[in-house]
Amino acid sequence: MNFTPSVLSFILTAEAEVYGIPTKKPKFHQQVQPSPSPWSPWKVSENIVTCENNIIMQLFNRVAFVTGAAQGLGKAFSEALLNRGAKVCFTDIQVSKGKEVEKTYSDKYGQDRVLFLHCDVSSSASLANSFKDAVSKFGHIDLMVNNAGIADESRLRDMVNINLIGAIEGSMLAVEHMRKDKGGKGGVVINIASTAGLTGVYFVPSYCASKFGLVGFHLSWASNPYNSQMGLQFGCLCPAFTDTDILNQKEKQMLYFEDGQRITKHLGINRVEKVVQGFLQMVESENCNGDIITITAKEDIQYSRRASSKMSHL
Ligand SMILES: NC(=O)C1=CN([C@@H]2O[C@H](COP(=O)(O)OP(=O)(O)OC[C@H]3O[C@@H](n4cnc5c(N)ncnc54)[C@H](O)[C@@H]3O)[C@@H](O)[C@H]2O)C=CC1
Ligand SMILES: CCCCCC(=O)/C=C/[C@H]1C=CC(=O)[C@@H]1CCCCCCC(=O)O
Repeated sequence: MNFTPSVLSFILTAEAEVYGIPTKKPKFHQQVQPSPSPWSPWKVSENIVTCENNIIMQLFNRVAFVTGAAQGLGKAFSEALLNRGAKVCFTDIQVSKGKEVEKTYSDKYGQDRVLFLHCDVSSSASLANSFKDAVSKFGHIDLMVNNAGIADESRLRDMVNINLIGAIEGSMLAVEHMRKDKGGKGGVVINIASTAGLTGVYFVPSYCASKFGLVGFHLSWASNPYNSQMGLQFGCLCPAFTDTDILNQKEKQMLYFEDGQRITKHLGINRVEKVVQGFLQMVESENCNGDIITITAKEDIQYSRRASSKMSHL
C-alpha cells in the first residue's frame, strides 16, 4: 500500500504515541563525540518525509537484513521495521515458517518490501549468498541485524559458531558492503547480544561466553576512529530473559536447570514488545554508534555509551 508523505507521517506519529516511543534521544551514562549519522543529512524527496519528530520517519525505504527471523525477536524486529516503511530481507534456517511469515508480511506490507531467504549463519557461504541475493532484490542494505542465536550448553561449538562467528561474519559482510570509502552508502550494524554478555550467568556459562564475545566485537568496531569516514555505526542490544521459544529449555541445555528456572522467575521475563521498543529506539536514534541497550523485565530500558577507546587518540 502506498501512502502520501503526509498520511504516512500522521499514521506513524499516532502509532509512536500508542507504543509510547520516545521522540527525544535518551541521555547516556557517558557521552562521546558522535560521528555523523548515515541516515542524515535529510533530503526532502518523495521518499523521505520530515515531520516534527522525524525520528520515526528515518526508516522509511531503508533496507534491512535480519538473521534468525522466522520467529521470536527477529520476526518482531522485522515487522516493526516494515511497519515504519522499511524494506526487510528476513532470513532463517526454518524455511516453511519463514515462507509463511513472508506471505503474511507480503500481503500486509507489499511484495516489493518483503523477502524471506534461507540463511544458516553458521555457514559462511550461506550468509554470503543470502546477503548477495538481498542486495540483488533491494539494491543495497542499510541496516544489518545479527539476531540468530541459540542457548544450548550441550551444543558448545554450534552455539559459538551461531551466536558469535555468525554475527561477526554477518557484521563483516555488512561493513564491506556499506563502507563509503569503498563505494557503499554507509549504514548501521546492530548485534543482538544479551545481558548474559555483560554479566556472568553460572547456569549458561558458554552461552555467556558467546555473548561476551559479541559485546567485545561490538565495542571494538564501535570505537573504530574511521567509522565516521566509512559512514558506519554499531549498536548492541542486550535483552535479559524474554518471552520467546529460546526459554523453552530442556534439562540438558543448561547447567543447574532448577536454579535457572528459579532465577528466571525471580528476575521476570520481558515481553517481546518491550525489546522491540528498545530496538526501535536504537535504530531510530540519530546516532547509535557505541550504544548498548539493556532491557530487563523489572527496570526501564537502560542505555550506556561506552565505545570510546583508550586507543582512539593515539
Ligand atoms: N529470548 C531471550 O530470553 C533472549 C534472547 N536473546 C537473543 O535474541 C536472539 C533471538 O532469540 P529469540 O528470538 O529469543 O529466540 P528464538 O529461538 O525464538 O529465535 C531464534 C531464531 O534463530 C534461528 N536460528 C537458529 N540457528 C540458526 C542458524 N544457524 N542460522 C540462522 N538462524 C538460526 C532459529 O531458527 C530461530 O528462528 C538470539 O540471539 C538470542 O540469543 C538475548 C537475550 C534474551
Ligand atoms: C525456564 C528456563 C529458563 C532458562 C533460561 C536459560 O537457560 C537461558 C536463557 C538465555 C536465553 C537467552 C538469554 O539471553 C538468556 C540468558 C539471560 C541471562 C540473564 C541474566 C540475568 C541478568 O540480567 O542479570
